[in-house]
Amino acid sequence: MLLGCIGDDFTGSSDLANMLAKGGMRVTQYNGIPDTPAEPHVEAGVVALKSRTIPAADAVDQSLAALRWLRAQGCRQYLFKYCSTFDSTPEGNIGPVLDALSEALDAPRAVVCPAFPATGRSVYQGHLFVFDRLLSESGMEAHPLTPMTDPDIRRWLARQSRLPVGHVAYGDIVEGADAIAAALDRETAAGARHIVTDAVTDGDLMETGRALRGDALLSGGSGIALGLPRNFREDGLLREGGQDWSGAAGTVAALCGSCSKASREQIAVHARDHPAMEAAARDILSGSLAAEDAAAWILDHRAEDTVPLVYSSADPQEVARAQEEYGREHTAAAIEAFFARTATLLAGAGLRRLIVAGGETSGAVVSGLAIPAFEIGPEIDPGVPALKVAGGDLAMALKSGNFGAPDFFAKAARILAGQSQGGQS
Ligand SMILES: Nc1ncnc2c1ncn2[C@@H]1O[C@H](COP(=O)(O)OP(=O)(O)OP(=O)(O)O)[C@@H](O)[C@H]1O
Ligand SMILES: O=C(O)[C@@H](O)C(=O)CO
Repeated sequence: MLLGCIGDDFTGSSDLANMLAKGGMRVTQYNGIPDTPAEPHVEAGVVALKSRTIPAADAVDQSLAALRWLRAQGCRQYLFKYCSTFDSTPEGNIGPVLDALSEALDAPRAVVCPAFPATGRSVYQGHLFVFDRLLSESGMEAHPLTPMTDPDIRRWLARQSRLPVGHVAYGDIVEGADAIAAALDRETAAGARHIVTDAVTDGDLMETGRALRGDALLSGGSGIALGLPRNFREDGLLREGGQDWSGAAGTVAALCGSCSKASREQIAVHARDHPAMEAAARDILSGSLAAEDAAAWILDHRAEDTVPLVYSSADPQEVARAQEEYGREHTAAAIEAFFARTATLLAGAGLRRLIVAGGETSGAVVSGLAIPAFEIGPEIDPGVPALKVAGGDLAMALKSGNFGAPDFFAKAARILAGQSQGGQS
């Protein structure tokens, strides 16, 4: 294994796996830390954790354990993947995990770059934008678990980290790899250990990737991985040829626990042509709607060209009301458990394709299904690949809240079946 990655959630890990697979690396996503060695063909291994919103000390322990396994696979470089919207609380996990990984690897520095231009995330003068809005005005300020109220990544990270934070601004980035390398060295010499790097375009990320060739530890959204396959290829380390992947036809379902803007639009678009059932938070929490009901409803609505969708997704006011009444963590845990159990029941009933929206929701579903690893298939939309359970016959898509085109659910169903984008579901 050449590149060892640690992802702080399952959808984000599949986003990174997608980026590396598109770059020509043979990638496997491990859901949790494997207890056996990686298969010899794996060039990039992504260990997916569900650590984004857990207490920082636990996130550090899990990330260090993932690092130990990756080091045992002989990796040359390590990447910590978090969200392209830097999802974390001020006392959150990115800083402590980055501190711990830097110290464990004795890394003189780690870049911090959440930019992912294909999905509108750019970093300019240390500030994170989602398309033309600052992060804190993008809708992320109302996220149910990690409200992002400060767009200055340097300031947000400094609140979480024990180590000094530096910055390489766009003026250096735009000059290309040599200038970026020089600026990183300058910041490192000035004592910075975590260095936020600006990036607006894929070209910026390719150049940054080139400048990071010799760095032991990198961190960011999946965009920071854009230039890495080329480094390994130029060093003659990749076995070219891509990975084998085949889709799965048969029963399909979509589950959405994401309250993000994009998911809400996708639900509305999907409901025009497909059966869609709302699983309201109050019904789940009061016990009046059980996973058994949702699974039965999906199975009742099986039909050709149909992708039944069960969703819990509400606007920020409704989310706030549910959290006030039942508590933030209890609400999230109950809804996630509901989707995990629904997926388990469906899998028992012969489900072949499963589309899940929402990072936390996906983590709960994948854990509930006890899926050890995924093979990576074609891209559905930027940041979302088709996945196949390693050694199994279930095809899945794990969609981050704000990713995907408006017709994502139907499109994903087609691609998971191995069809081209224009075919029927
Ligand atoms: N109606 C609701 N009220 C309160 N919380 C809800 C409601 N519906 C869903 N949730 C919870 O909100 C959280 C949404 O997080 P999740 O990570 O699944 O989606 P997301 O934040 O849109 O995705 P991502 O993390 O990929 O950006 C989950 O814990 C889910 O259980
Ligand atoms: O980076 C992103 O935006 C995604 O891969 C993700 O992590 C959202 O959960």
